[in-house]
Amino acid sequence: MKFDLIKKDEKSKARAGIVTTDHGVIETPIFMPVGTVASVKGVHQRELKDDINPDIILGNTYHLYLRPQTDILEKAGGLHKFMNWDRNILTDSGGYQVYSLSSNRKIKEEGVKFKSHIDGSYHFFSPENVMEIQRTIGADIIMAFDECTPYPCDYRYAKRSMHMTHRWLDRCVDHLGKVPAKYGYEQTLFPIVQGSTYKDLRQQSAEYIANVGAEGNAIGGLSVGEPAEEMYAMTEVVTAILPEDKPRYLMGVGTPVNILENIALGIDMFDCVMPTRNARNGMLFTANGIINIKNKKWEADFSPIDSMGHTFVDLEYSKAYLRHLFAANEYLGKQIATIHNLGFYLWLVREARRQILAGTFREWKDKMVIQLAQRL
Ligand SMILES: CNc1nc2c(CCNCc3ccccc3)c3nc(N)[nH]c(=O)c3cc2[nH]1
Repeated sequence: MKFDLIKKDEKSKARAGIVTTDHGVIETPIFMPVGTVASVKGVHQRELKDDINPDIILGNTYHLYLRPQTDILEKAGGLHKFMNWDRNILTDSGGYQVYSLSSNRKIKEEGVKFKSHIDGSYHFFSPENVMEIQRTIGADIIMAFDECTPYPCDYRYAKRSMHMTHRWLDRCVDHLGKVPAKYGYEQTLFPIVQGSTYKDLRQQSAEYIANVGAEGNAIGGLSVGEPAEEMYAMTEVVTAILPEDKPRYLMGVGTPVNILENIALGIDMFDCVMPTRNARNGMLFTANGIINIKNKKWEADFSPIDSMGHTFVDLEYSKAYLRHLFAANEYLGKQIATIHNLGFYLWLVREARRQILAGTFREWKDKMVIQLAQRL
């Protein structure tokens, strides 16, 4: 993998760049649609490509390991072939999902024992076997096995958790070197900064991760319920230490405003379930704020979903029609809303990139943050 820094904004820490892997280029800043179990829920791969056009999507080690399981993925020749997606894929390492999905899990130095949320069977993730699982899945970017430190937590817990994540990182790097890539293309490991909301721990963790010298770096342990100001403060501390010539991925972020504020703080890559999950609940993101399409006020509003027309659904369907589909629980409604929201998120980061290249990002961002906060 390589990262070319194309432009640094003068009035913020925002950057425009290009990540290049064996599955093509990723223009940054980028938003990565979440495709947990080898599908971006409700969207065909062809629609993704033709209408939303993300350079990269996310998969998930925890889910894919449990279903369809690694032997199927290996027989398919990896996840790209299995789901017929020939662009970039990033897989998270499963630590976060065990923490957020599995009913009872036990975290020890060796690794994490957990119960499957599907059939209650017991499993064990360690830095070593998670590297092997991600080799088999075959994503272009794979995440180190970490502990996403719960929030809030006391300093002592945050410190111990951070050091364990660092020891697990060393085991990931060491083991990955022993397990060659399986499908003939390169896979790049991103380490993950932890340290909760403690400035000194964040600095220590950022230094440790920077010293690994990876081709890209991630910031974890945020967007876990902390106030946005805390998220921004920790991001600022960490991006001041992470190398400037490598992409920075802020995990699980976030709302449109969170994304713009973190682009201004020097973040290049984002992922979040909000555009897809909230779409299924009728919550539409637009440049002028949020629309709850289930609201009666849209009942006879025959105007297009979004006059800015980021994707075909915006101009081909009316608000009244989409509201009707939700009222009738037609799954076409969820599909339309999902394409709209993903189209909006990709437009937002692409427009941010255009503004950075034009040197007008700072003024544009400050205006957008106000606009986005409106309730329609
Ligand atoms: C929502 N807030 C949030 N998400 C976080 C995640 C998961 C990021 N999303 C990955 C994903 C991939 C496929 C399907 C679904 C999700 C984290 N992952 C790791 N490994 N470590 C974190 O500290 C960490 C912190 C997070 N905060």
